[in-house]
Amino acid sequence: MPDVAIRVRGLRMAYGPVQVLNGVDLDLRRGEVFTLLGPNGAGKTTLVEILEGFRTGWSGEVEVLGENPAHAGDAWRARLGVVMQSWRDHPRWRVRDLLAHVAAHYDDPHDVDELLAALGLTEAARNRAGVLSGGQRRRLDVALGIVGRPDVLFLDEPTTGFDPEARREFHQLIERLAGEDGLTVLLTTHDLAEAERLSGRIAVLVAGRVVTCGSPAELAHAVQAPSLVRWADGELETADPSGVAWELHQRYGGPVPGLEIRRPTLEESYLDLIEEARGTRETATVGGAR
Ligand SMILES: Nc1ncnc2c1ncn2[C@@H]1O[C@H](COP(=O)(O)OP(=O)(O)OP(=O)(O)O)[C@@H](O)[C@H]1O
Repeated sequence: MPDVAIRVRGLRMAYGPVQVLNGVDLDLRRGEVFTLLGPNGAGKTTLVEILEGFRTGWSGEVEVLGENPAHAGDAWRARLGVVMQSWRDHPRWRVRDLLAHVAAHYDDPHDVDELLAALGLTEAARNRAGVLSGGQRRRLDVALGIVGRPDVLFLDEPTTGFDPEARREFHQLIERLAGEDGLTVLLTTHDLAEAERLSGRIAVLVAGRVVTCGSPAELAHAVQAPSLVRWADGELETADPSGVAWELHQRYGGPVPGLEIRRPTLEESYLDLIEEARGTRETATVGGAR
């Protein structure tokens, strides 16, 4: 089997006059957990829905498990696990019955009770889907997405509404599935800590374009916002805080009074990157439209 699970080149998509994806390139290797990070409206859901085969009208090259999602058939679809932002269609089904019903459509599904246990849903197994809490419902969404033992799992903001314990259990489950079963996972999230914890690689999508892509460590390095150097008589934002500290040391002829160096958090760096990318994009759009 080829190593590439998903391959995207020059993907563009517009809703009417609004260009939502502006030439996206991506490669996902088999067995990796890959996160799409980006602000509201960046195009994450649109991109995921194209990969799932739910959207037409795009241009570019897209292959998911070797097939074009716009033309692939049921056998291909059975190899995908899809978890959408909400699943409200079956409020009267009991949790276990619904999961067992969906499992019956697959050749080699997960054991339903094991899956319920892994997602912390054993106690809710006999409840109707309509009375679950928000977090329980999301966990049921995830269970429905993975019960068929997919090769590729799409998770669109999967932990929205989870409490910290449910979130931790969910992260462990994804790590286990990706590690042991070689599942390829494409996740969208707004949660930087989640992206950092789970992903082999992260792509940041801003205004329909991948502005940076790499491991969490590479990303932290690439998007590093300036540090703040503060001392008794002043402060300075700089990309080279140790250089500034050294110069101050020379200037004072010894220890610098009140010296403090504050490095940006990953979140601050990320927000900085988004602002910068938006600035670039506005210029490009105006230039391109004329
Ligand atoms: N069916 C649609 N028709 C018209 N415009 C749409 C449609 N779906 C999405 N859009 C617009 O496309 C843009 C990208 O939306 P998308 O849902 O892909 O972004 P997102 O990154 O997933 O955002 P969020 O983080 O808020 O979920 C937004 O401006 C949105 O309003």
